[in-house]
Amino acid sequence: MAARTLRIGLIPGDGIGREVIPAGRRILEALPASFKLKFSFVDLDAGFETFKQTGAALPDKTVDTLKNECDGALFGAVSSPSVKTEGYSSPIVALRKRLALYANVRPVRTVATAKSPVDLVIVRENTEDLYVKEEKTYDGPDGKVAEAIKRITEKASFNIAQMAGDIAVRRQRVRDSGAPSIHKQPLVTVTHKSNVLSQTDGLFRETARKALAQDAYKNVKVEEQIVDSMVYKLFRQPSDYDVIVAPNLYGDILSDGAAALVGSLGLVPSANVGKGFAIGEPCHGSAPDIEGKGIANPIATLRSTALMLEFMNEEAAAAAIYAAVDANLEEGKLLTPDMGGSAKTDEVVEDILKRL
Ligand SMILES: NC(=O)C1=CN([C@@H]2O[C@H](COP(=O)(O)OP(=O)(O)OC[C@H]3O[C@@H](n4cnc5c(N)ncnc54)[C@H](O)[C@@H]3O)[C@@H](O)[C@H]2O)C=CC1
Ligand SMILES: O=C(O)CCCC(=O)C(=O)O
Repeated sequence: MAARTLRIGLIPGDGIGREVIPAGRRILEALPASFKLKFSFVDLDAGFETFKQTGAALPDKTVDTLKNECDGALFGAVSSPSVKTEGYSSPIVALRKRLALYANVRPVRTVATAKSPVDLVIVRENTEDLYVKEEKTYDGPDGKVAEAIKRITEKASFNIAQMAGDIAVRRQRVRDSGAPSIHKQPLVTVTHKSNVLSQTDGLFRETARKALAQDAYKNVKVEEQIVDSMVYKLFRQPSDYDVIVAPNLYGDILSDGAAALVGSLGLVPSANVGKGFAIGEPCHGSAPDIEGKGIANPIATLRSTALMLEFMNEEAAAAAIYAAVDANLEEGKLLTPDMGGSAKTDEVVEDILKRL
């Protein structure tokens, strides 16, 4: 069989994004020949630095190259301006919309040998909710008033719930094939706040229920959890959760919170997924507090690279990356400071590459 050639867009962005995205490239280049994958790369700009230099945080060239030339991409992180800056708007939020990457998939898990194992996936709607960013400020009788639109559509809610159902089914298939797991049965927990937001979150809840009632998910248990008590329960008993589906903002907040359960934000990957295209992106931001020190944890990016490969149907190559990362974590000798170690980013990458 001839090798499959994949062209990958690399968008490091700002801060530690520039320190961790090279790790994603290196692990793809280091994949053994037996996977029959070849990669070519194109460097692309986005972020606050790009905005300062060009006046655009997300240049059209970046979007066009991704659309016309790439099979997938890796995005690092971007910094946002500390004061309101005319014309600046988050490039990653814009990219998700412009490429119709409707799902943000965030697996959060410990290694199998952990004392308090966690193995869950947060499936977050990625294009709407408060992230439509339709805000306005005006003068009211008591001073300024600021308002934002929270838009929930039936279509996006249906699609994201289907993605959650599909992931639950896929995870069960892996378990059925003998993979060790803390879960016995596929479960999707629909998270919302429809007790207060009866129309917006109410529509999300109702539509997600409808989507998950389809025959394809007949073996998937579906539960609901209001988002505030979800946080409580998630922190009390994280091993109870398998797949969590949520509107955009709740999904974002839950996934950073869940990262605390597994030791570091520097471990948690994500993929922005659309029809036939995925961008791997670590869940963390540009971490200005550690920028330039060479100590950013590269594991979230390495796992995001694997996740991108999974959505390109290259599951065996993805599994090899996950296994190499897990071996590093299980041995626990070469860890970055966020994990209690003193290793540099590059030392962790080297160690993981050796284990591939
Ligand atoms: N997708 C994106 O591009 C995102 C961008 N941001 C932006 O990032 C900037 C900083 O935001 P913060 O709220 O500080 O969140 P952050 O995620 O950058 O950092 C939070 C904390 O986690 C630590 N951390 C994050 N990633 C790490 C890694 N790989 N290794 C070791 N430690 C790590 C940081 O040092 C910091 O203490 C802001 O300008 C924000 O707008 C924030 C979240 C997502
Ligand atoms: O800072 C930015 O530009 C966007 C941060 C977005 C974010 O946290 C997420 O939605 O994953």
